[in-house]
Amino acid sequence: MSIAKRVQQWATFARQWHIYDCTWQNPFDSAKIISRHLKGMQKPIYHPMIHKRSLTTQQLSSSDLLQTVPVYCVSNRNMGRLGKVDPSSYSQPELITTKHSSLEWKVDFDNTKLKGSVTHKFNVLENNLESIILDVRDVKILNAEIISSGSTTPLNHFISDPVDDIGAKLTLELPQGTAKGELTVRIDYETSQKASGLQWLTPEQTLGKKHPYMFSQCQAIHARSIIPCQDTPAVKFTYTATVEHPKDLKALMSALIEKQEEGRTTFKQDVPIPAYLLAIAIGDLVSRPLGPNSNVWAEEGIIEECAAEFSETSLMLKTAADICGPYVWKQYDLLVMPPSFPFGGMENPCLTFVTPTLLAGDKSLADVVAHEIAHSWTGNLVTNKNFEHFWLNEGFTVFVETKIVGRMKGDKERDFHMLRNLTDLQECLRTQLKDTPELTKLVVDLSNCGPDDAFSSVPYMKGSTFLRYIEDLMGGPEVFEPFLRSYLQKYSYQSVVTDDFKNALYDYFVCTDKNGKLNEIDWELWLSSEGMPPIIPQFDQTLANVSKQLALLWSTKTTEELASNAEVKQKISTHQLIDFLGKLIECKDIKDLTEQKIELLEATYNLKNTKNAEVLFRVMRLCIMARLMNRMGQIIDFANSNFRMKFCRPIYRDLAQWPEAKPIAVKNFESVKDQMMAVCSHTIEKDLGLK
Ligand SMILES: CC/C=C\C/C=C\C[C@@H](O)/C=C/C=C/C=C\[C@@H](O)CCCC(=O)O
Ligand SMILES: [Zn+2]
Repeated sequence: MSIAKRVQQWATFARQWHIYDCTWQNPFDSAKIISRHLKGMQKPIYHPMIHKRSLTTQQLSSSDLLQTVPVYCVSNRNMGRLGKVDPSSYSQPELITTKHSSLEWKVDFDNTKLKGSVTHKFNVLENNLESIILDVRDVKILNAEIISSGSTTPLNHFISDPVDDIGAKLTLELPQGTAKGELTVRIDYETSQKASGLQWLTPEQTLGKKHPYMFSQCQAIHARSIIPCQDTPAVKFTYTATVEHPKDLKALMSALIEKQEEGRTTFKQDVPIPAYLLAIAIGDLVSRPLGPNSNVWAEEGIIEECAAEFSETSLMLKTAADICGPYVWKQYDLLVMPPSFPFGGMENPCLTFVTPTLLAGDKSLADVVAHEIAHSWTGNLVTNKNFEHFWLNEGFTVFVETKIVGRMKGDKERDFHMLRNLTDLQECLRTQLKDTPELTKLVVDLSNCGPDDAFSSVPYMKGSTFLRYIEDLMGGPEVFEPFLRSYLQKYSYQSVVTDDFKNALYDYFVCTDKNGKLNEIDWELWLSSEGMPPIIPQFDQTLANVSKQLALLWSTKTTEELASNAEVKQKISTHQLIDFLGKLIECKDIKDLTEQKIELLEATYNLKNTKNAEVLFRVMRLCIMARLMNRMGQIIDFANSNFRMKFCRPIYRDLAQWPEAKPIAVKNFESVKDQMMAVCSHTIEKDLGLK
């Protein structure tokens, strides 16, 4: 059969079957790719995002006739789903896995780029693998080659058209007859100035104003903008890195420091990690000790404040190890980030990143550190295989975090922690997720949705509530914690899906479950129903009753009545204040919500000069609810004071619902969006209805 005829046949076949691939640089490759993906496929898969594209003459050099063959291309995410591993990654962990990556980077602050190479040591799982597929986003590939016994073989490579939320696919064509087993590939490349996983700050944007700063945030799928890699948590690898950077600056990574020379630092991470846990930060940083294997890092101007705020870190670490088992990462450091860091904390191994918005002055927000410490087991050792099962990372982590709180502050505080979480979940369902109920399920479908767009408090709060329900059902912490340790041990260094947890639970309890408690768990209900958790466990209500009562008073009484009410003046804790304000925001109808009432609220609870970002955030939302245009300056100042998405997204969403304020919010956003990380500006654009 002629070349042209074969290709034409494939193109027709592909169209009939709705199988499309952006990387049809060469029709023969497409034929091979299709044939591989068709293996074992039962029914055609249809993807609605079809773009029509004509192949260029250059791409079709093998036959003139092919110029007339129209090719429809879409992302190959459906093909990814064929492997049933990860809908957010092009890589094929069922065919090849990364074992170790060796990074060589030059940090170019002038051009805001990382330049250098990555050498991946792969394990090829089947003979005659035709190509290696890696995830990339905006990276420029300069060269790719196989390294074998000291000699190199260049690799033909090409990058597909990018798809908005998952980036592009890098194909490295392997020589014919590539055998299974170890394979080393070096890729020379550089990142783009718009790498979504990096943020570059000018000296003026830092606290010290003298030196630039750069940091990364790879979760969920931004590692691909920093390294061509298998950017899926289904794959775990160790890494080493050599980083060349300005000699006045300190470089830190999610790894142990091996060697520090002038302007050159080497790192080693011996525990296998998924790509989303790769992290780097470079800036004018200093440290203070927090314990025997723990330091806090920050810019000089806030370092003492940070050391005081996070002084309980060592105790939290010890408490977490009592609950979960030995700590394997050797070091636990904290890095207090610039205010543009988009999350409360990120569990980068050996070096948790935390937002400076935790610096409340009274340690009241340090439970985020307990959360990040808990990730050292739940998430970092036992990892969700893809982000559809993100609750296995976050639900377990909140569950352990509340246990740490319980051991350190008592069971009443532990249960109040859970109840506060439920207040926040209620808010999230009412606002952020109101139009996407499918994202309120515990296990979500990410085949047509980027993880950043699916992110919410559901996996955290619903997931931890589910675990607490199971713990209570099975007989409480005495019975459940030994199971938790056995689950963590069993799946350490591995990646899991929900069925792995379910199987582990049944295996562990099957012999002792005389009363058939396991059968009471309605898995379908918990995993696939929408909205609030279907069952709320019996939490101790002592501390929550106070905030509930205050919310009732402030929502139903007039300002005048409240001014003379003794009950509103009772002393409450910072957590009760936060919960009370959160509950007040959730009240449908707040009576007499005026400037006077808000001023009375501020005076009663001394809110005017609060340093606590959680408190200020809620007061700002009340000002928006009260439509106080004269507070707009303060609201915008708060929105610009940090770009932690937990705070700035709801503020922008609220402002978008207030017709007079929306143009002000949009104008402000346009003026500051370049100072935000891509994940933050991208989601706020959607919140404001600009996308
Ligand atoms: C069901 C959701 C599916 C996937 C989402 C996974 C990742 C999304 C991405 O946007 C990254 C999230 C990173 C989170 C890091 C830390 C959080 O624990 C912070 C929580 C919010 C805060 O406190 O600021
Ligand atoms: Zn977390």
